[in-house]
Amino acid sequence: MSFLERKISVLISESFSPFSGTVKLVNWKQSLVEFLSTKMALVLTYTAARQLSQMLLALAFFHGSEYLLALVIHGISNVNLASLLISNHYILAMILSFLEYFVEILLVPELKEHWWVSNMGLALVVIGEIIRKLAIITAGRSFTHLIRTSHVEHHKLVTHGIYKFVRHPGYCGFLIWAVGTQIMLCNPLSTIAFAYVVWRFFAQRIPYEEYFLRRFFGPQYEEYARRVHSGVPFIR
Ligand SMILES: C[S@@+](CC[C@H](N)C(=O)[O-])C[C@H]1O[C@@H](n2cnc3c(N)ncnc32)[C@H](O)[C@@H]1O
Repeated sequence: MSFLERKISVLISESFSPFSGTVKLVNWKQSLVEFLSTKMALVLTYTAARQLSQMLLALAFFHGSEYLLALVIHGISNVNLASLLISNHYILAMILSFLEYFVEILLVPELKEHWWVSNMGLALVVIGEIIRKLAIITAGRSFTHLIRTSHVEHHKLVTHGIYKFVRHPGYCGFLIWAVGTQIMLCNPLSTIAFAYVVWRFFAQRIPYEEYFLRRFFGPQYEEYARRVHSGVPFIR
C-alpha cells in the first residue's frame, strides 16, 4: 500500500469506525466502496424520496394545468406546445437545480433535513400556483402566453378579481412558485439563482407588455397602473 492509499484508508475507516478514536486499517478500495454506497443510500432516504416526489408533482401539476387551462380558454386550434411553458433555458435551470440537490444530499445530507424550510417552500409552491391560476381564470381570453402586440376585439382590460390587488398576478404567482420549488428542495444556490433570473426576466417583460397595454387602453391603463402595484418586488 502506498503512503497515499494508507492515508485514505485511515481517513475513511476513521469516519466509519463505531469506536471513536480507534483507527482501523482496512483495504482502502473496499472502504471507498462502502463510503460511496452509504452516501448513495442517503439519496434513497425518506427525505429525498419526499422532496423529489413533491418537486416532480409540482412540475407536472404546474405545466399540465397551464396547458389544460389554455386549451379550455383559447380552444385547441389556438394552443400549441408552447403553452406548456417549457423553454431550453427553463430545462437547463431545472437540470442545474436537480444537480445541486444530488450533490448536496451526497456531500451535506443534513442540509436537506431542515423540514420547516422545506415545508415553507411547499407552502410557497401552493400559494404561487393559486395566485397564478386565479390570474389565468380571471383574465380569461385576455391572458395569452405570448404578449399581444396588436389589439383584438375580445381583449378587454381586466382590473377586477385578483387584478384589483396586483397588476401582474400571473408573474407574481410564477415568481413565488419558482422560488418555492427551490426552497422546498433546500437548494440555497438555486433559490438565489431562480429568484434573480425570474425577477430579471419579469423586470424586462413587464415594461414591454405595458407599452402595448398603454397603447390598447390609453388613460384607462395609466390610471390602473398608478393605482395598483405590479406585484413583482422592486417593479412599480
Ligand atoms: C402571460 S399574460 C400575463 C398577464 C399579466 N401580466 C399577469 O401577470 O397576470 C400576458 C398577456 O396578458 C395581457 N394583459 C396583461 N395585463 C392585462 C390586463 N390587466 N388586462 C388585460 N390584459 C392584460 C397582455 O396584453 C399580454 O398579452
